[in-house]
Amino acid sequence: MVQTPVQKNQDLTVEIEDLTYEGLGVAKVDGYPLFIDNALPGERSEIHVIKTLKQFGFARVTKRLTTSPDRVETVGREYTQTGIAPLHHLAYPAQLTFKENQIRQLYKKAHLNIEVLPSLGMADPLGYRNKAQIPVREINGRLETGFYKKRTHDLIPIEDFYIQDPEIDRAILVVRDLLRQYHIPAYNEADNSGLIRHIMVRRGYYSHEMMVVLVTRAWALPYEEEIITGITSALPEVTSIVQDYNPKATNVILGPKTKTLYGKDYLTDHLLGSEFHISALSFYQVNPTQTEVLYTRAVEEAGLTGNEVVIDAYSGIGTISLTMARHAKQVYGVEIVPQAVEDARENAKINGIKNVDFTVGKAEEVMQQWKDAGLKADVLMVDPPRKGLDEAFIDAAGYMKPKKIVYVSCNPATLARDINRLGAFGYQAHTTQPVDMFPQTQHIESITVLTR
Ligand SMILES: C[S@@+](CC[C@H](N)C(=O)[O-])C[C@H]1O[C@@H](n2cnc3c(N)ncnc32)[C@H](O)[C@@H]1O
Repeated sequence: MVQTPVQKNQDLTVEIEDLTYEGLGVAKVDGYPLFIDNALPGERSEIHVIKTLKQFGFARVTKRLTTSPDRVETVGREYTQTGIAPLHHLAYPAQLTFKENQIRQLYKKAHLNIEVLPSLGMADPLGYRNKAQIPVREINGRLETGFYKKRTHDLIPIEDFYIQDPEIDRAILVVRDLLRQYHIPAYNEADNSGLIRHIMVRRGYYSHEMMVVLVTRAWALPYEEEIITGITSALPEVTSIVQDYNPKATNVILGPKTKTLYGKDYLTDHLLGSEFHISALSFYQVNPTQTEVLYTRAVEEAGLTGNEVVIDAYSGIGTISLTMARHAKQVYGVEIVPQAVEDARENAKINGIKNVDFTVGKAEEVMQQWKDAGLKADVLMVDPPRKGLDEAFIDAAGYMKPKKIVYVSCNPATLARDINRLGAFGYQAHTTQPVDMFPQTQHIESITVLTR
C-alpha cells in the first residue's frame, strides 16, 4: 500500500490555496495536494478525504468555515458535480482573472515573456450555448437526460443546464418525454445495447432555427413518424431532425453517418452579417455573441488591406475564412471533416464570396503540399482543436514564412508549446488576448499574433 500524508475517510480542517485548471480547490497537507470540489482559494473548510493516490488525493467539503469574497451562491451542486459549470460558484470577474492567470502561469513555465491582456468577457454570462449534447440513459427503469458526474459515466438527471440557451433545454425535455412516451430504450454502455445514446440540439442565435439530432446505436427507430410529429408540433422552431448512427462501444458522441428524418440537412445561422449553413457533423463555435467578438479581433489582428493571401487552417464551415475573404485578395481554407468543407463551399456561394478555396484534409499534410507547391501566404490563421498544431504543420509554416500568424487557441497549454516551437523559426508574440467563449467553465480561448 502507498503511504500518503492523509488517509481515505480522514476528516481535516484545511485552507484552500489555489484552483486547478479544472476549477477544483487545492489544499496541501504536508505538501500533499488534495483536490476539492466547490472550494475557493482563501476559504477554510472542514473536509472529508474520499480518495488518495500516490501524488494527490480528492476530498469533499463537509463544512465551510470561511467564505471567499469571490463566492457566488447561485445554483445547485449538480453543476460542479458534473462539470457543466465548474466555475459557477466563482464571481464572473474572478473567473476572468483566473483564466488570465492560467495563461500567465503556463507562459512562465514555458519561459515565454508575453503580456496577457484583460479578457473580453460577456455582459450576461449565462444561457449562451447554442448547442447541447446530452447523454440519454436509463435510471431506475426510466429514460433520463442529464450529464455525467465528473470522472464517471454515471448520469445525473438535469433539466436546467444553466449555460445553454433555455430554448435548447426545453427542446431536450420535449424529446425526452416523447422517447419515454414511446418506450424507446436508452443506450446502455455496459453491454452496448439500447438505442438512444445522445440528443444533440443546435439553435441559431439570429435565425432561431433549431436542429435536433438523435444519436442512435442502430438505424431502426421505432415510432419514427410519431416522434417527428411530436417534436415539430411542440417545437415550431425545428427546421431539421437528423439521425446520427453510432453503433460502436465508444466515448465519441457522433458517428460518421447521418440521415435527415425531417426538413433540411443543415441549420442556418448568421455571424457578422454572413449566412452559414451548418451540418450536424460540422464544428460551429458554441458562443455566438463572443464568436463575433473573437472573429472581429482576429480580422483586426490580421491587418488585412485587400492584397493579402491568407491561409485559414482548421477552417470548419469557413466562418473565419469568409470573414477574412471580405478583406483579403485570396483565402485558402483546410479542414479535416468533409461535411464541414461541403458546408464551407456552400457558405462561400450563398454569400457571393469567390476568393476562397477549401481543401479537405489534415492541415499538417495539406500545409506541406502547399509549401512544396510554392504557395506563399501573407497571413496564416490557425484555430486548431485542443491538441494544438502538429509538428509537421509548424515545420511547413516555418518554411512558408508568412509575415503573420494569428493563433486562435482553445488550450493555452498547447498554445505555449506551439509558440515556443514557432520561435525556432523566428516567430515572436508580444500579447495574448483572452476572449471568454465559455463562461462558468474552465475553458480558455485566446488570440495571439506572431510575427517574424
Ligand atoms: C476549433 S475548430 C475551428 C473551426 C473554425 N475555425 C471555426 O471557428 O468555426 C477546429 C477545427 O479543426 C478541425 N480539425 C481537427 N483536426 C484537424 C486536422 N488535423 N486538420 C484539419 N482540420 C482539423 C475540426 O474538425 C474543427 O472543424
